[in-house]
Amino acid sequence: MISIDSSVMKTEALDLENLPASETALEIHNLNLHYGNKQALFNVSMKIPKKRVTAFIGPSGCGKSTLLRCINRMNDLVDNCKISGEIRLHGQNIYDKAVDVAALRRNVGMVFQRPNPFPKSIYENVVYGLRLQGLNNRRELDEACERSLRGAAIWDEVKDRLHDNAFGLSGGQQQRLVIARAIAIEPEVLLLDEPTSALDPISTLTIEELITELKTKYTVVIVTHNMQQAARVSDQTAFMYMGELVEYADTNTIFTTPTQRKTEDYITGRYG
Ligand SMILES: Nc1ncnc2c1ncn2[C@@H]1O[C@H](COP(=O)(O)OP(=O)(O)OP(=O)(O)O)[C@@H](O)[C@H]1O
Repeated sequence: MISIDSSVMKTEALDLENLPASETALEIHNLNLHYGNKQALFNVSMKIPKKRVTAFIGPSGCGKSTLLRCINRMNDLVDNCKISGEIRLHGQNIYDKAVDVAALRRNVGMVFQRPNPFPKSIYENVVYGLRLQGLNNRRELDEACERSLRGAAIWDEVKDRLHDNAFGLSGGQQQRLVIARAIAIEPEVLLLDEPTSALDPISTLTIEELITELKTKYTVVIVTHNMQQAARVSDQTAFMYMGELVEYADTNTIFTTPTQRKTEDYITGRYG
């Protein structure tokens, strides 16, 4: 079994099946996804609570990233991808025809496995989304830049070099910069797709500490290969296997007393 650091398990377990609407950030309902003829998600239903960290775990190819990408409709960009079912954000199905996908993606930010700063200064990276929204007031941009960099725990490291190119930062710093860019436009939900898999252990720890900070303001959903990481940072964990959601519960339960044999086999390292 994965050991759980009790100091990290701060939040009490929720009744995820009966989560009240006021505590629910996202409700996924009977979600099915096909890439061409291949079905990658089977009838996934779950409620993701507000301002907590939810981890998706499971062996390679089980559909973790696919499920994550459904939450801000990134899969719309994939040819031949067909989706049925619903994902409700504030009770509205994000797959409704009336939904403005660009607005959805502003509200549901995403950070990828490899840091992807733009070839611009640190400052311009952070304020990029705000400029796109038409904000040009220097003082407001300066404030948003500082607030976002502080929120991503990188302000002290970069405050004296804001106008240097972002490519001069280390990988771990770049990833925190990308998180600052994501939070600058004040999303409600942050999707993190294996955000530390390209980073060294120290940078990984820094990002994990940051994730714990981020949940005070945002609903965080993280895909990770690393079970220790899921155990350390998440409040609830969803175990997926071959496109199905096998078990979803608070992290402590998943890692200590899972109810499903497949979950137990995975977390005890029998496969994956
Ligand atoms: N763009 C795509 N076109 C076709 N098939 C895809 C595409 N993206 C993913 N798949 C397939 O869908 C299934 C789920 O993939 P997905 O990337 O969601 O899994 P994962 O659990 O995130 O895997 P990993 O941990 O290896 O990243 C896999 O069989 C994969 O090959």
